[in-house]
Amino acid sequence: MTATIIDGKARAAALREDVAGEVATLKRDHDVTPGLAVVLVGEDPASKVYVANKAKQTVAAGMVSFEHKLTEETSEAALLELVAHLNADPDVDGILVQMPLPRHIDTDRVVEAIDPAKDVDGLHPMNAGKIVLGRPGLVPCTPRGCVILAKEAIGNLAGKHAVVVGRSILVGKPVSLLLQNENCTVSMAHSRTVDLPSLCRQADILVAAVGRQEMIRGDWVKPGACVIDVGINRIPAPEKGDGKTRLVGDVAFEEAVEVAGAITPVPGGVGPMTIACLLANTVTAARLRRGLPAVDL
Ligand SMILES: Nc1nc2c(c(=O)[nH]1)N[C@@H](CN(C=O)c1ccc(C(=O)N[C@@H](CCC(=O)O)C(=O)O)cc1)CN2
Repeated sequence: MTATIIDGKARAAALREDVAGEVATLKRDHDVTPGLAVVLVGEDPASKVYVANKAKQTVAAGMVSFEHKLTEETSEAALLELVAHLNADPDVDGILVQMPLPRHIDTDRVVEAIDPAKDVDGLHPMNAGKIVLGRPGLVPCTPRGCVILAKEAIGNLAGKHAVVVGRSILVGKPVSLLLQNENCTVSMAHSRTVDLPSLCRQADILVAAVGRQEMIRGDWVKPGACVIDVGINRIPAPEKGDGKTRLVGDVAFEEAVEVAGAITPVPGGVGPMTIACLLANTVTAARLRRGLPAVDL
């Protein structure tokens, strides 16, 4: 069996188009142009690319982008001051602080300082709590992208056994909860899980979010399963030339594609959904802040 490749790039493009349509409606009917503020602290090369892409796609969708680039030495107090300023700015509907932050800054303190109504990353304890309770709210972008792609591949997720490998705040924990809210039976696996391969083999939906290149092997995959690979690992690619690199996921793609029913590639799978979902969350935040009902995006 060769799996269907789930095209995250195409799905993300379709979502960005829907977002642009909603932005146009907000402008026409309510004279509102949503604004997204993205804060980058430091010089991490991958973060710089992601932030630049966020700004570009925000503008392409018809929204306003506010970019704040701070030096690596920025103090936590200065960052908190900027967040307070963005919380108070009526033109800013969404605030995202790019992760990872430099080690001298307490990430939890920064996330908790963001106005939950503007927390388009969905990481504030208030928004995390809403996911736990199964209530609508702002949902973390990558986890939301995972669920959209799984639904795209297999339709209704109810009753499926989902195994999520990894328990990070950014992906593993929220995606487990979102899958529960879709009526999946969810197993959360992590570094202490006993016999991980046999647990993975029971998964109808296998979400790999461990951050370890190609850790999930083809013979860990149940035949016909839907595999969602969240990993983005940059590895040397001498075949492309000196010093060149390439991206691989947390799943050994060439092995898994022979066993799975559907699988996301890396690149071109979950990654592009992250920014598209961020744009969708910004529209949702802009509507809810003005007392308008959220639209289905
Ligand atoms: N505050 C946040 N920080 C980070 C998040 C997040 O959701 N909120 N996620 C990641 C980085 N990220 C967005 O911020 C992100 C990661 C990957 C992609 C993407 O499109 N990946 C492409 C490949 C890109 C490449 O060549 O490097 C793909 O997988 O096809 C977009 C956004 C950590 N920080």
